[in-house]
Amino acid sequence: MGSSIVVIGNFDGVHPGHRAVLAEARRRDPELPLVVVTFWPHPVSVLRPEAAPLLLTSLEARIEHLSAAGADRVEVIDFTPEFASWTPAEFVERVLMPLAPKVVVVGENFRFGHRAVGNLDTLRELAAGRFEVDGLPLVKFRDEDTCSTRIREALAAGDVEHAAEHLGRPFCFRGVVSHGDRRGRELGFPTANLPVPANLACPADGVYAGFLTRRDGLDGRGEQLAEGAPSPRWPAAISVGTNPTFGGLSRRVESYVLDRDDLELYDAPVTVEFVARIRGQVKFDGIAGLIEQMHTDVADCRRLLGLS
Ligand SMILES: Cc1cc2nc3c(=O)[nH]c(=O)nc-3n(C[C@H](O)[C@H](O)[C@H](O)COP(=O)(O)O)c2cc1C
Ligand SMILES: Nc1ncnc2c1ncn2[C@@H]1O[C@H](COP(=O)(O)OP(=O)(O)O)[C@@H](O)[C@H]1O
Repeated sequence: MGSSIVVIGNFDGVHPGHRAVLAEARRRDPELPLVVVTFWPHPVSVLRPEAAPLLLTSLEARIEHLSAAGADRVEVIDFTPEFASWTPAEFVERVLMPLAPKVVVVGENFRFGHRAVGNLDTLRELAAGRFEVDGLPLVKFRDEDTCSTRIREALAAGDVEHAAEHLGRPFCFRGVVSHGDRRGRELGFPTANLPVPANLACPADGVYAGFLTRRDGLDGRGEQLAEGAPSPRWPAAISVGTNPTFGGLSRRVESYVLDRDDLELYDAPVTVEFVARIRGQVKFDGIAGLIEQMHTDVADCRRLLGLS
């Protein structure tokens, strides 16, 4: 009985461990729709704001990654203090039963309900005769139980290569291109600027090699792409920081697309992919030093991306 397979979790980053849970759930029944129940905002940011983790992706990106990992549907629970006060029984009746699950798949350390009093045994008791419960052993990655924390640590250290190993793909930062100080063009390196929201993880301040992808179906000049054409993805030198040379205050991700000065990217939704770290941020005495360094960065970037 039952008409869905349900998995529950935060799934921040949708890393290989998370993807393994979805794959296992899919194996339990290849025919039934696979429904992912996830929480937004992150429960810790509601219950203990001072300990809130910097999130590896936005909700939109989480849903896309979950779909790519096999989810047929993603149910986003609005994690409010009121929701957090529900008992384990209320959680089962109000969240799970409406999904008519045949099997609910969770990690063996799953906790739920008010003050996290419910565990796998509680879920099995509440499920009795109605649905099955699968508690999966935590997927290990290089002997570590979970890697969301490791990924955050690697990003905070600027080690985007290590973050990519744990994520199973390069770390990506999404945003909408905003207006900056219009200085980039004068320096010879126009940059597409993305503000860094306070709740999102981002690599440490520094300069990186990577790629910029435009995601709105338009090309670099704002023209509609041909039907079925892939989104444009350009090699880029990326600066993360506050532009200390100019005494900037707001932290931004700025991407200079190599060898282009014709792009029109304002207000475009883009994804910045971090492939390799080049160096830390430097406060230069004048713009001549910065420009000279940017030329070196671009050469390093080409080498790191295998373009020279
Ligand atoms: C490859 C690259 C390296 C950069 N390195 C530094 C740096 O070391 N120090 C700094 O203050 N700004 C650095 N920047 C940021 C520039 O200061 C910034 O892009 C420029 O001021 C343009 O800002 P705007 O986009 O607001 O016009 C770098 C930018 C790029 C693209
Ligand atoms: N090679 C390029 N890389 C990134 N943006 C470019 C490039 N060429 C042109 N642009 C455009 O120029 C803008 C950045 O120019 P810039 O002088 O740095 O202005 P701002 O300070 O407003 O970011 C980008 O938002 C984009 O629309």
